Amino acid sequence: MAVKTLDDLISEGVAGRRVLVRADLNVPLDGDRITDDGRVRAALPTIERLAAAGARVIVAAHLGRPKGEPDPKFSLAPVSARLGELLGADVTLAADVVGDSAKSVTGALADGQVALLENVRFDPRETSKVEDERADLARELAALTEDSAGASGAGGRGGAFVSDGFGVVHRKQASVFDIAGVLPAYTGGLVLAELEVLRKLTEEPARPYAVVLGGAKVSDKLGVIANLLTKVDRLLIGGGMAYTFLKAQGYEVGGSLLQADQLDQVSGFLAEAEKRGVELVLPVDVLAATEFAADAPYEVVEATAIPADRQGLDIGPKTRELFAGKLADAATVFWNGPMGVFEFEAFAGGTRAVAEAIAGSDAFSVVGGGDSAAAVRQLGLPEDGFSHISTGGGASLEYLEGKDLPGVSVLGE
Ligand SMILES: Nc1ncnc2c1ncn2[C@@H]1O[C@H](COP(=O)(O)OP(=O)(O)O)[C@@H](O)[C@H]1O
Ligand SMILES: O=C(OP(=O)(O)O)[C@H](O)COP(=O)(O)O
Repeated sequence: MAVKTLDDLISEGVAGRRVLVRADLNVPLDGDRITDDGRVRAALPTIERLAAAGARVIVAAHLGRPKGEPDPKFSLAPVSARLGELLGADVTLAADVVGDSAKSVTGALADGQVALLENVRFDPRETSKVEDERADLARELAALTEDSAGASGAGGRGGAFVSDGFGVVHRKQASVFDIAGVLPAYTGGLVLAELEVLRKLTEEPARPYAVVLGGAKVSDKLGVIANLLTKVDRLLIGGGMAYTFLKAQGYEVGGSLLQADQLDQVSGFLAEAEKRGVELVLPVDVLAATEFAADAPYEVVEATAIPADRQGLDIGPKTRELFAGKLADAATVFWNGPMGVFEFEAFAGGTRAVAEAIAGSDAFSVVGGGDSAAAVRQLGLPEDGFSHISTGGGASLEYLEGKDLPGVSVLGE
């Protein structure tokens, strides 16, 4: 199947058509304040091109992981406001995903206008494992693109779907995957650009090739390690990811993040790394805090001696040096996941040290992930220190692993 792109859609003509764009607008928030708008900015070019060509643009996106029902904490209201500011145009936020509000807001769009649906994950069908349930939601989303005469997408002048949410293409979800079976589907510019850069990491990467993993989505991302061990020379593990490794080695990790059900799997990774001669580098010291708080008292302790009443919130000074040394002469680096709770100044040092080491190396370097990219910008690090800053963490990792990305393969990419 030939892959159709946003360029093809624009050439077909979009004036007056309702086009559904799946974007990844999952930005970090402090209350209702966006702390990094990188993903909103990354979504702009596609939305702007469609609007300029006269499309009636309907944006679908998620925020966080609500439990399949409306939850004001996860409303896209701050994102809608920021999107409007950056576009220099009003962006109406529907109060629901496919309900009365979505129908009326999208029905009222004029050519060149943009509307945002409320968090798609407020509808439990978005993330359902039951295909029929997802397909139901996909059909209802597609119906929002029909014109008043009821024209469907199939005739070419009806609705269309543009997949541009790179950070979420690894999810088999209704607005990412199933929708492409219902509407004529096109690959957006962001997804194309991200894949092009990541392809370079899979085609004979220059060596030594180092991958740095951290962050908090531990169970999601542990899954990629088995495969990465067949591809990389060095695997550096920090952030919330490290404690499951330390525990698997038999050490106490106190109240640190822990994936207790994956200890056997992680022990297997340790053995496999040794067998393959991959350097698997773990923290040797951590900042152990009394609680998860910005002003929590903490002390530097050996990673093998975390007190039971403490939790590791950052890698320690010896680890920062160790990791920097492993990155200094790397020729290719991929980094996903902060080394600590960088949102709290006291625990941002490990993330800063790793970012500086990568930026200071001559490696072809890619940093991926909503929070990792946010950290690079928030810590005031020069963005040009990296070859590429990707909007997707899990999506990039699964691509590097060689895994099928449902939101990409469904487009024929
Ligand atoms: N030791 C730790 N304990 C708890 N949370 C951590 C720790 N280290 C990093 N984090 C958290 O991980 C989050 C980012 O994780 P993740 O979503 O996996 O990364 P990304 O969005 O870059 O893919 C950040 O909010 C950070 O505070
Ligand atoms: O933030 C995201 O992924 P990332 O943290 O791996 O970069 C995406 O928006 C996907 O979100 P999800 O991991 O809740 O499906």
